[in-house]
Amino acid sequence: MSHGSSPRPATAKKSSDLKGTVRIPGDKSISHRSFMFGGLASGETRITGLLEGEDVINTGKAMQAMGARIRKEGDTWIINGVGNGALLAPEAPLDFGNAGTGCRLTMGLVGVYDFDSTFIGDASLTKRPMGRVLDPLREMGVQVKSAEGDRLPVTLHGPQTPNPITYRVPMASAQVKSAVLLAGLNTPGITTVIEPVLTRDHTEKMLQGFGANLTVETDAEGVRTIRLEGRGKLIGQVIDVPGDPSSTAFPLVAALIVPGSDITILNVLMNPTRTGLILTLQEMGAEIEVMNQRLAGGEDVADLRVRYSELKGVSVPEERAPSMIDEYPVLAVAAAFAEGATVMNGLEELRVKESDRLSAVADGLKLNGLDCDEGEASLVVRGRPGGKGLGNASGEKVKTHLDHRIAMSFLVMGLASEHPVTVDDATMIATSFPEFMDLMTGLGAKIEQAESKAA
Ligand SMILES: O=C(O)C1=C[C@@H](OP(=O)(O)O)[C@@H](O)[C@H](O)C1
Ligand SMILES: C=C(OP(=O)(O)O)C(=O)O
Repeated sequence: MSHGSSPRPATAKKSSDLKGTVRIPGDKSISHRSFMFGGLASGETRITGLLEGEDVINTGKAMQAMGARIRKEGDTWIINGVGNGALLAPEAPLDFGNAGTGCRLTMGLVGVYDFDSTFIGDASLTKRPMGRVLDPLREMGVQVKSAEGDRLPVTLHGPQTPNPITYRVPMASAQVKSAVLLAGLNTPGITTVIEPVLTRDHTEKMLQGFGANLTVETDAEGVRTIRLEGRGKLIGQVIDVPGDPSSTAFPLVAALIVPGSDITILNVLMNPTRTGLILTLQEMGAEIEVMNQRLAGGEDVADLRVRYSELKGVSVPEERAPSMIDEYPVLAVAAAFAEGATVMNGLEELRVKESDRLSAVADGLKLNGLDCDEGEASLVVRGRPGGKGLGNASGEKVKTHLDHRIAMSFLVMGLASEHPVTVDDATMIATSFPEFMDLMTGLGAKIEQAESKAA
């Protein structure tokens, strides 16, 4: 895995028209859950289209360490699960690398078992707050040992009989919602999660697909009440993972800002809890044609035709943030090429991602000649249509802080900037989108990576 390897800078240069058709690799959120729920369910789960990024592979390894059998035949991952309630005690710490999703969801999944489980990760994950998941687990009766500030390493030990709780999620977080629901799977009675703000709903939909007794009620204000009956049977499923809309964002924004571009992106997940970026870009004037809308495995999927567009700045409604939370860094890049200012609010969650994304984006934009204002939970970007003066002729590198999305966003910026844009490390891209370099250069993007140094 790249966490231990040396950093590898990469440089993106002004490119001419991006052209071609690409298929985006599988959605990361659904891929993590496919390994987890397949590993837990009774019988066989077959997965195609799985994202084979480092984050997801670490989740697969964790499930193997707890008794799941996982193998790959041709393009299909085949999992034989342990059966709900029958995870084995992991003999060694579970290493989630760079992945908040893998780590936090698995804390819920296994933390309520009456044995020790220990969680570790890379330098980025070790800085991220785990209290948001540990607090509800404590209420369920789990004993927690953690580093200062509820950081990793964390060791959990569940009670003999966990308490079913009613938990109101205090921040917009699908990971927290999911961790509580997954803990509920091995808890007698009904576990209830109240979600005031809708976040991605993959856990709810997929658990229902695996046979869990889970209901969702939404009141007039949009507050959702999710009830899960614990200790029910889960049964293996056949899953075809649609393309990741968060990965789609990079070629999509690249095509919008590089003059003359016209690309088609196939098989993109269009679940409405994930499409905030597309809506926002359309409001900015982006020509994005949504084609062949269809249902696949219970999810909306479509192909996108994207053409170079003259963008204008907008104010992004704050309530849209959860449906595009991972896309703000690359939206800021689109905004860098728009006429006028783009105003983004409600960004507090960006500060606790793989890096503090709000300051990483603001610092990177300023380094590359753009005027922007970083607030406590807001960002204002004043664009420069045509990219005149953008980039960094002296080759000074954007600091990516072990964050894949910062690396990919600034490489996209370089494709339409007057001067090149260089990032200090592109290795983390492999956590979520290992195909990024080949896919982008295949469309005509000029991106070069430094050779990796022998270890
Ligand atoms: O549940 C998930 O799969 C995810 C939830 C989001 O995190 P939060 O729950 O911290 O917002 C998102 O940023 C992450 O990439 C994936
Ligand atoms: C925030 C992200 O992932 P995670 O929380 O799983 O590390 C991301 O992929 O942008």
